[in-house]
Amino acid sequence: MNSQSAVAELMDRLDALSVSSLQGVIRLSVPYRVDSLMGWLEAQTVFPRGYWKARDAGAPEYATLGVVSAADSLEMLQADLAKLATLPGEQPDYFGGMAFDATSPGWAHFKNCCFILPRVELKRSQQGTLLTLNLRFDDRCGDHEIAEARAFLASLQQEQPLPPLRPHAYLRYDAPAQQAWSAWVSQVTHADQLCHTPKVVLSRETRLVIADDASKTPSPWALLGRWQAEAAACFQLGIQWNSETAFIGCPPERLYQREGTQLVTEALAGTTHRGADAQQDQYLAEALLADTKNSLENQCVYEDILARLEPLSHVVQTGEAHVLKLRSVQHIRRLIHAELHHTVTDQALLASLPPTPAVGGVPRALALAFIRQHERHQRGWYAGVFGRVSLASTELAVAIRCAHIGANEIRLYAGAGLVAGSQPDAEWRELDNKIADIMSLLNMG
Ligand SMILES: C=C(O[C@@H]1C=C(C(=O)O)C=C[C@H]1O)C(=O)O
Ligand SMILES: [Mg+2]
Repeated sequence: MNSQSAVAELMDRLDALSVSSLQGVIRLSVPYRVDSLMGWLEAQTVFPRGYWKARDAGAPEYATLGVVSAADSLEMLQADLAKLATLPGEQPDYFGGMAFDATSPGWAHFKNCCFILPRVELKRSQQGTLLTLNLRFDDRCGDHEIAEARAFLASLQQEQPLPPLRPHAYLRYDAPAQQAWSAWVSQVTHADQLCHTPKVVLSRETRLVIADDASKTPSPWALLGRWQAEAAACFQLGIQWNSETAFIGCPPERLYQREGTQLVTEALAGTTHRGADAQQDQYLAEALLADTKNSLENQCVYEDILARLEPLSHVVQTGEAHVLKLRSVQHIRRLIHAELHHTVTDQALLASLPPTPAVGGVPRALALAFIRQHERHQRGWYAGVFGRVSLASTELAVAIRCAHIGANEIRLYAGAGLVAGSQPDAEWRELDNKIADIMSLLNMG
């Protein structure tokens, strides 16, 4: 169905609702024809706009628009999911994320925790594409809800071609600079520090300030469209709060996937670059798996996740360490599969698992204290959590390999896990590899 007839049909279906008998969440869906979800998001006039695609082959793509209700704490999110489960009507998906460190000020326009039940959801899966209008009647006047939904539908725009990404002149600033970084690595790897804090993940912020005539950042949806084409095996995410503030990225790392009580998670840490040919690539992969420093980085994550899952589940299966190959880097990964105790909620999982030592460190409190004391930039939603949450199933990524987009600058982040054996220059190169990959994808290489 094209855009106009889809909206017309949804309007008819809204008119046919009998308000007095409605309870809970009602979802009205119609088939929809769309070429690019990014092009559709680009064309809209309202905020927030969101995008989410999990990393499995064939995972559905979601574009979301507007807000029916929003939870700005895990308690609120879980309470709302539980409340909706007691009502007739459907159990909706919430989309959103959490900052790395709820105790730090974070980024303007980004709450520390924000999960949104969107007004409109465009979902493309193997079964086709559906445009869904979400309505809820448990906490508001039914007539008002319908009027609001009607006005929202009337504002929907047809998809547009994405603006071309042209090269920009920009100024680059890295914080910390290499000298300060080296001092940090020396400090973290000092025996007096390692004896109580065996791993700290420190990060660098790279600011790209647009310096040409337009001095305006490109469209986040054009950037994400370009980026995702090269990151098929990664999660793909975006949230745009207003015309000047967005967060996009393609993280390779899963925080967890939950289907009922079945939980799948992983330890992803330890990094090398890609080889120039297949033989060198294989050599680098084998050297990565055999390397003590990189194995230790991964081990810290693996053990911490297992320890945190211990009171919440029984672990059914753990996989061998193997190599995950990405466009410019390779990582060590270990998969973990657990069966959750029946009472365990996403709230409990999200209160315990993040920030994992893939982005924080061990022990958590000491590592976070080190990060707060030394890093001068705000991590905001970088290294936080992003994804989709519902009562039945949840999928969340660790928000690394991401960009924070402002009016005239793009901020990129890269972290490196520092453990015994970390060398300042090698860890600096690891940051450079991660950032160079993103910059080339953003047409700013
Ligand atoms: C923190 C990041 O990545 C993490 C650090 C890694 C490492 O140091 O080897 C590898 C993957 C992630 O666990 C990042 O990319 O920003
Ligand atoms: Mg590393």
